[in-house]
Amino acid sequence: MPDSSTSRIALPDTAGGAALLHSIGPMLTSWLPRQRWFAGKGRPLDGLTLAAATELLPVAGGPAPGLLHLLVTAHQGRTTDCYQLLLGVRHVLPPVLAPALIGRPEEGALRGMCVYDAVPDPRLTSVLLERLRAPGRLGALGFRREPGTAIPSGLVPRPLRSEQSNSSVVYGDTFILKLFRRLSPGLNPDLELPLALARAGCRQAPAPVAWFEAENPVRTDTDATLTLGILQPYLAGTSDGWQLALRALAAGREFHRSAFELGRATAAVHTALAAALPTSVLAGAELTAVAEEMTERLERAVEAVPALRPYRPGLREAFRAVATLARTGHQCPVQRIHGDLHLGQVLRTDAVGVDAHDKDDGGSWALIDFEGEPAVPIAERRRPQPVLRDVAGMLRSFDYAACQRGSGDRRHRWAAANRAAYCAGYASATGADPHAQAALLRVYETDKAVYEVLYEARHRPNWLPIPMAAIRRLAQDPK
Ligand SMILES: Nc1ncnc2c1ncn2[C@@H]1O[C@H](COP(=O)(O)OP(=O)(O)O)[C@@H](O)[C@H]1O
Ligand SMILES: O=P(O)(O)O[C@H]1O[C@H](CO)[C@@H](O[C@H]2O[C@H](CO)[C@@H](O)[C@H](O)[C@H]2O)[C@H](O)[C@H]1O
Repeated sequence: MPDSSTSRIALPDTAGGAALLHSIGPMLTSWLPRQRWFAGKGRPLDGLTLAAATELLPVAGGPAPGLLHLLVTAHQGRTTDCYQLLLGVRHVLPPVLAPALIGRPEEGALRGMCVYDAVPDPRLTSVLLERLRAPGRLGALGFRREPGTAIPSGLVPRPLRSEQSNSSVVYGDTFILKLFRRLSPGLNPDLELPLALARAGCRQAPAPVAWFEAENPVRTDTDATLTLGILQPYLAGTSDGWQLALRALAAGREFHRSAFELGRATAAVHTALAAALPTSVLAGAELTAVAEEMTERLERAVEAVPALRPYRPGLREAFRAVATLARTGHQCPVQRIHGDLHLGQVLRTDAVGVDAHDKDDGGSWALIDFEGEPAVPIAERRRPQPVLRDVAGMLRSFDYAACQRGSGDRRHRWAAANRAAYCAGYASATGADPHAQAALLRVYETDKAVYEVLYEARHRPNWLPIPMAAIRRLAQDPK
């Protein structure tokens, strides 16, 4: 994101927004770092500046709630990150919304009122759906709808509890609206890729129906847009691959037919993306640059997570396999990929219902969350990459599930069987077996494990032993 001096723009003429900035800055400064989606955990938050404010519902004096949309820039040392906040304002907060309270300003126009996170408030999230039904501009925001789609009125909203990097609202089991929290300038691949897949007739990803965006306060040719939210069909009654894998492990059930079908679904998405969007080939210096980037990422991770230090030489050595490939004239095809593929990003869509999904009979799968790794700048996430990167992500995920729920030797056998089945499924759909490129696959698995160490250290320190076990294995035997 831009630095603070350039990210300040003239505020739209919303008295509510300006008053909020003045009166709730301190309470936001304490609330923001406690949110799961706050990316700057572990570093002091020096302050906030307002990049844009839009009144979606007027903040009036009566009992009706107001709704403010804010883009705020968080300053942490030399780093700045832009976040999307949806704030409700009410005189009295119903008890059910008490956990969403951010604070009560002691001064300014909002003095004594309750300012709260609007995502759990159905009265306010229904306003967003209404805006998406009627595309157009409102203040800093632009609402758009895919031609030929319809959004019925009156769908009842509920927040999705399993909040991860962003916040989502489900409307009447018909649609899900994903609200991006930390914003990166540029068209978000979570919109770009599912739109391209839908327009190409690929059914392995839910097709975006509508979305909203803002102009990037610091506009460049490629970064003109900030994607703020995406509405897509809600695949009700589905189960995600992570839950199904854990349940299979706990019950001692096979999962390899499911893993095989997952490989096929991944391959179908890759094939459609390669046909719809630009592809290229990496060789020579460009391929060497991949190893350099991975090594830089490792160095940053080692700095942040000292437990990685003993494995640094082995991991650096592992990345050198790419340089060897480059020297021997290897040509590596690259294309747009999912970018953060794991078992939590796949939904089993056939034979609705958990009981049916607990059978290891393959099933049909949809991929979701094409955002890529949220910590990486969007421009980087939109670069074409080897498909092996996605494959490696899913292979790591089988390992994660086995470490989380499995025990002893059975855990290793379970992970190995499903890793093999996934690759076999992938190969059956494309004719290209990921194992045929074992060296590069291992490099991508290593890079992913380094990313996971950093992710877990920041967000779920109790889970750190899982990627650390992989790091020990990959660093000790880089061949
Ligand atoms: N189209 C959908 N249909 C049903 N559930 C969905 C859909 N999209 C997302 N979900 C559910 O919402 C959760 C969070 O969505 P995701 O896009 O992964 O957000 P985040 O980036 O916050 O992780 C998913 O794990 C899944 O359970
Ligand atoms: O789903 P997100 O886009 O928010 O992805 C982030 O969070 C994931 C965890 O929820 C994290 O995935 C890691 O944990 C998973 C189990 O919870 C496991 O299946 C994955 O293999 C593992 O990488 C993901 O890395 C992170 O970007």
